Amino acid sequence: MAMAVLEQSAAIAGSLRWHGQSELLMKSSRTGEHYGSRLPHHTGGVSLFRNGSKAQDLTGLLSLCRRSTVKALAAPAQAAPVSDPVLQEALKRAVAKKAVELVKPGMIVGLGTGSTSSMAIEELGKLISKGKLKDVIGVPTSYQSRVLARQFGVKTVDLNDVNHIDLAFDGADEVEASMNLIKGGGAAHTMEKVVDNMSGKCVILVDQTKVVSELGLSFPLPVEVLPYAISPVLRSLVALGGVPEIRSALRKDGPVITDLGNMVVDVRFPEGIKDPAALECSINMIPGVVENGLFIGIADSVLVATHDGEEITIVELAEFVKSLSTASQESAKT
Ligand SMILES: O=C(CO)[C@H](O)[C@H](O)COP(=O)(O)O
Repeated sequence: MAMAVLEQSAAIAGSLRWHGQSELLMKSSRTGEHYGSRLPHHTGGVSLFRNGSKAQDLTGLLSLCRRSTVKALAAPAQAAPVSDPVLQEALKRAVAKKAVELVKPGMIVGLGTGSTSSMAIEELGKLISKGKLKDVIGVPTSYQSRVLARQFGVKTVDLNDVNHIDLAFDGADEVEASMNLIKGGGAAHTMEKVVDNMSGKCVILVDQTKVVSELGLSFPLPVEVLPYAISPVLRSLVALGGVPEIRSALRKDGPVITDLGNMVVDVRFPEGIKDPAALECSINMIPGVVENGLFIGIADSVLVATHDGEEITIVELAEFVKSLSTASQESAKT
């Protein structure tokens, strides 16, 4: 156990550097400089792990927290990446247009965050301004979606002013075959999870690059953390087998601060996330964690924008996964 912990500590060297046993540094994405705070010796990372007891506690939690969840489907073959940003934008636009077809007059609609959701908010605004949709009210999941809704003429209310949400549309960073997701690339996953979870129907909008065979192999898991508790939370994330990195702002020195005033830690799981439901629960049990970006059993539908050359089509995830496995079987035969 001690060896494993030391290896983990070594693995986080770089973006999150442990100096000896007690110094925690962050790296600025803008300047590449390291900065941060010295942890008192008694709270240094190693003391938490030295006898492995904390790690064992957390492992125990994993089994306690296991809940009934969507069973993992057979892993699909991976979709080809879309390297052309213009094509990727066209895919996002196409799936956004498709999503707003689901909105009916009088609906209360959850407005996700991110570039795909932004396009959907814009498309929703177009339908409203053309008079094709009446009495639609949006519930934003971030400052971004609130501002865009106002800009495109979608009326909004606060979450606490509604007792239900009919439909929510949202993007995702990774989607696997059983519709479990990683979200939080835009640091809005806490509010998104509340809104998506309470909606009668949660529709996730992705382009084909987001569909993966296993969560966490390429996209780190975002975790929103109370700034007060950042050091103990980092140590607990390491104990869970993660490689955490505090997210730095791009056009501001220092960490990203979420719309709720917290920090975001991106956690890599080098072997992937084998049991997303258990991990979601274990991470949320760490005191100081506000919410993590694993969305388990929340999506009711995932619309995938895919392309064959210039032609773009929107299909349900199950159909897309099936087409991937058929394609991979055929290429295996040849
Ligand atoms: O979870 C999110 C924001 O917190 C986004 O939905 C996710 O990052 C996908 O974004 P995009 O549509 O820009 O690819």
